[in-house]
Amino acid sequence: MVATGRKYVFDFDSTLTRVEALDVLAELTLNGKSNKEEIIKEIQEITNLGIDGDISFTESLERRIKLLNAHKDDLPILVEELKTKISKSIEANKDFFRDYADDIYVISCGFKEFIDPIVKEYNIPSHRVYANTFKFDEEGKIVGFDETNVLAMHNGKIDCLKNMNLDGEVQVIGDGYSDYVMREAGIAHKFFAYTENVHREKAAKNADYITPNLDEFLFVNDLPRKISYPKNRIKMLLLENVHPDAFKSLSEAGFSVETVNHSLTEEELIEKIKGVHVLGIRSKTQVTKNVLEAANKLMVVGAFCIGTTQIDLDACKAKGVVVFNAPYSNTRSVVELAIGEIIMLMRSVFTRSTEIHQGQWNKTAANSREVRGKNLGIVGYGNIGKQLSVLAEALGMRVYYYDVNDQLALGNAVKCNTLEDLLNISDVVTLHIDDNKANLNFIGEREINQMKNGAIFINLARGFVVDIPALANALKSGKLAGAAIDVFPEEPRSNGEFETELKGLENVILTPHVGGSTEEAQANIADFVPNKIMDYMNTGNTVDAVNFPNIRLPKQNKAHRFLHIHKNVPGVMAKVNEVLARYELNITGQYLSTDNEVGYVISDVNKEYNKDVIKELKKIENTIKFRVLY
Ligand SMILES: NC(=O)c1ccc[n+]([C@@H]2O[C@H](COP(=O)([O-])OP(=O)(O)OC[C@H]3O[C@@H](n4cnc5c(N)ncnc54)[C@H](O)[C@@H]3O)[C@@H](O)[C@H]2O)c1
Ligand SMILES: O=C(O)[C@H](O)COP(=O)(O)O
Repeated sequence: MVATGRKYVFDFDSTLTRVEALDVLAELTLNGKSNKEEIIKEIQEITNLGIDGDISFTESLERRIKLLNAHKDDLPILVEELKTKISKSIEANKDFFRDYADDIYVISCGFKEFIDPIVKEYNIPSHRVYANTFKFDEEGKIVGFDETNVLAMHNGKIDCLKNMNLDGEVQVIGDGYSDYVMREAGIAHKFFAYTENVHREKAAKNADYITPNLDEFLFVNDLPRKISYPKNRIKMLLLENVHPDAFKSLSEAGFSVETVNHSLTEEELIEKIKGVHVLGIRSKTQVTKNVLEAANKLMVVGAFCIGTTQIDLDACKAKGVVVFNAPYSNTRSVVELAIGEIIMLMRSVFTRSTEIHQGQWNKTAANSREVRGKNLGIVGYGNIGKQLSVLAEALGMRVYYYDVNDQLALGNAVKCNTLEDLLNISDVVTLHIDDNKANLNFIGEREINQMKNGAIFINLARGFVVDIPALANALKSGKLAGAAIDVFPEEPRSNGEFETELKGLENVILTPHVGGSTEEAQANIADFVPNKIMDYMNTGNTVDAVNFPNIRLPKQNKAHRFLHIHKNVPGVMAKVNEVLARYELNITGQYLSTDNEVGYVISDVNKEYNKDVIKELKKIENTIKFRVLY
């Protein structure tokens, strides 16, 4: 047992549990009744009126009990149900309730009949639970409550706490205004508005502190806790209209997430990045050295797309910032668009369609060809190129590919040894090379001249890889019969006006970088990237990081985890272990992974430790970042 000289007074409903117990009881007793929903709604409204102090609590209780129509036999079922509805961070910090048991009380306007058995499992004995009690009739029906109990009266918590005569500083933790009144009356010293389950404005507005979970409460009181740094203190900034599922999963996991629906300029981002721990972007936002210099807290950049050249990966690494992307989540979407465009261009569909839009009927087979038996040249035979290869073959196309790296041919695809070979032979050339800056103007006048006369050209990769004036000339001269361009050398940061030399050219499909913009792809990305981010934040794992040594260590239950990122120079690891040994920490698991520039070591240690060890580990020469996880 640890003495702090403080007393902690917890509310029960919507604080220790995620729910209001009488609402749950109503669900049980009204099951099967035709007017169930209406009555539950009415009970909830009455509950809220009572909690916010808008009607007297006695009145709220009387009205709800009448509507409930409950029986003694419903209570054990209610208790079992409530046991599954303990607030997440309360459950995670059960040790706090064990270690500080003598200082913890419950004051609730709920009922001892269901509170006692729940909180007993959290080491709070019945004599430290102050709550109402039911009255039953001879058949066991709940017909009322003990009206003499102060907690059945309006603002009864004030008198209850007064009568308890507690020594030392009294801290009240609860979700409602009826908890705050103890502080207002001057009997409690601090009121923490507990918002993990419900945010009640009236309570929050008056609170000394708003605590979104128990981790935060334990953190501000410097009490032992399950996680060293509460998640709500970790700020995440998601730019560029990242799919809302990402916001949902990250905020439900307890992080503080802000979203912006467009990309930011370097100056704007420099301003906004301060204090941000996790930045989420798509292909537009440039994460430059200057941005990183201003990023005083940054730990992770999540690219909610495939490309990562918009991020200075080396500067991130030097700063210990881990970068994740979504390498496969939108692959299929790009491939489907490519297939669609190949067919549309081969049939001159956009030209015919435009004519009709302009009021002209022009039925003709000229410049309209099947794709079956035609040669498709795929440049860049990576994830997208390969999948396109399979689908195009299924349509009866003959597939040729060219890649700077050795790539296994799928199906009957034929490898070309040079780009020129591929360009010479293809009826359709489609680009799927990566966003490496070395690919600037990869397709220019020379390469276009190497293509067949009347060939079709598609770029769904990156805008800067194609010389646009050369492409425009080739389309105007008829060297190329058509093109589909989804990506441009300069793309606007948000939706609005846009100009390109390709505007108005016949049989040219222009799309605003939407190759990966399908609902499915965006939802997949919003699942994949947040999981990577959370895994790193919660366990230190860097599997699939694009710029960092990859480590995966299983989560330890009875251990503390230290994460140490350092410059990869000789001797750092020895120093880390020397410090751990000097402080007599027993290492239960350790994993080091390095690349040329950085070393990343995760150490699990299994006992309470002297906090000075952290200072020493941070002081080790060549340390880039250090973090304690739990
Ligand atoms: N339009 C969109 O919305 C959209 C969506 C997703 C991906 N993309 C872009 O598509 C491209 C391909 O994506 P991926 O997932 O297939 O990438 P990937 O890394 O799996 O494949 C790229 C392939 O290109 C090859 N390559 C690179 N430079 C080359 C060169 N100069 N000559 C020949 N081969 C070269 C690489 O060796 C690799 O095999 C990327 O640029 C990506 O950013 C665009
Ligand atoms: O790199 C990518 O995945 C694509 O270019 C798509 O980028 P976006 O998410 O910005 O549309």
